[in-house]
Amino acid sequence: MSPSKLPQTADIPVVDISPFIGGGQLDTRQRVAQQLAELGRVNGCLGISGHGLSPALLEEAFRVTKQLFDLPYEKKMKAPHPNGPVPHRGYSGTGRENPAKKTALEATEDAQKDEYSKIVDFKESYEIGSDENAVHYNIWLPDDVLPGFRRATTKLFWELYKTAQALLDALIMSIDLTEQEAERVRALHTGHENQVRLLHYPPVPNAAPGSSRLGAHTDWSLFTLLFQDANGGLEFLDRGTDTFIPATPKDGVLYMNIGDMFQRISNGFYPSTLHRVVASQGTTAARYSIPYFVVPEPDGIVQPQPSRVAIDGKQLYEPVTFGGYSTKMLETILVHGA
Ligand SMILES: O=C(O)CCC(=O)C(=O)O
Ligand SMILES: [Fe+2]
Repeated sequence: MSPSKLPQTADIPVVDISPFIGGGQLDTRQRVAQQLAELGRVNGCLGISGHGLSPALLEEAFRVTKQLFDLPYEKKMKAPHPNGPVPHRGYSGTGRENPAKKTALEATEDAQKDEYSKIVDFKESYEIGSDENAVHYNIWLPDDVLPGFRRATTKLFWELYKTAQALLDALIMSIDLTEQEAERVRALHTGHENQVRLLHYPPVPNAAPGSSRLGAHTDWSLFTLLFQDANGGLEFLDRGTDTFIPATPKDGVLYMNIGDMFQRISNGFYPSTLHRVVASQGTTAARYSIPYFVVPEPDGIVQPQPSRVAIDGKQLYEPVTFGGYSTKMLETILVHGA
């Protein structure tokens, strides 16, 4: 019998990582790591439950995000993203950034290059990092413009850091790195390079089915944690069927996608996940989301770990520094002078 041509309705599997949050026994942590590897290795994306972030923290995060974007444009522009890649912080209005240009750059076929270079996003964003990062330094709104915003988002940033460290441990275990390799990968991740981004996608009247809100791209992070409101719209590429599958909003579940850096470190064990945001048919409501990017030190060497290369018999990626890689990517996706 020939294989069915009907589209598959795959769902994104969910893994409970609580043993890594709560200091679980080795055997329970190993079971979780094995699930991450088995369920995440094809598409590089998973739902994550047991992540340790309280509903109150996330509610507060979405509340201040909405307050921020509800401000008049002139107020938001009191913390403007600079007209260049560094620091990648502060407020960017609609039309300032097109991540699909990165996909166009990486595409091997002309038709794909064309398709992705034409996609324009319709979103506004605000980037926040560690106050100890001297290169990508924060660009805060004056406190009287939105009292409490800085305090709430700084708290969110460091709570997300705890979850990210637990997931990093789990991912390291899932690809069986040696202790020395694991230490090297951990040492690249102090948390001070990580970035939380608040996003608002304005409503789309008369949306055509599947019309784009954010063009398909991979992240250049190690991995990304993603929170979205109940409106949904985020989709990940299912490599088995070559179709995008929705990351359906679920209570207590965040979505995780592997980025270019962990694809490299794992020598392709995990793929960097292509993802996008689409509008549903009809009038599509405003959408808010909060990605958190876990990224390495700018000068540290990111390369396939020797034990993975030994298993695969081939090193698939050249070493890079994150600083060089990300500056090139930011120059590609930022629309300067807009
Ligand atoms: O808004 C979303 O759900 C996705 C955001 C995203 O992919 C990004 O900012 O890189
Ligand atoms: Fe992304």
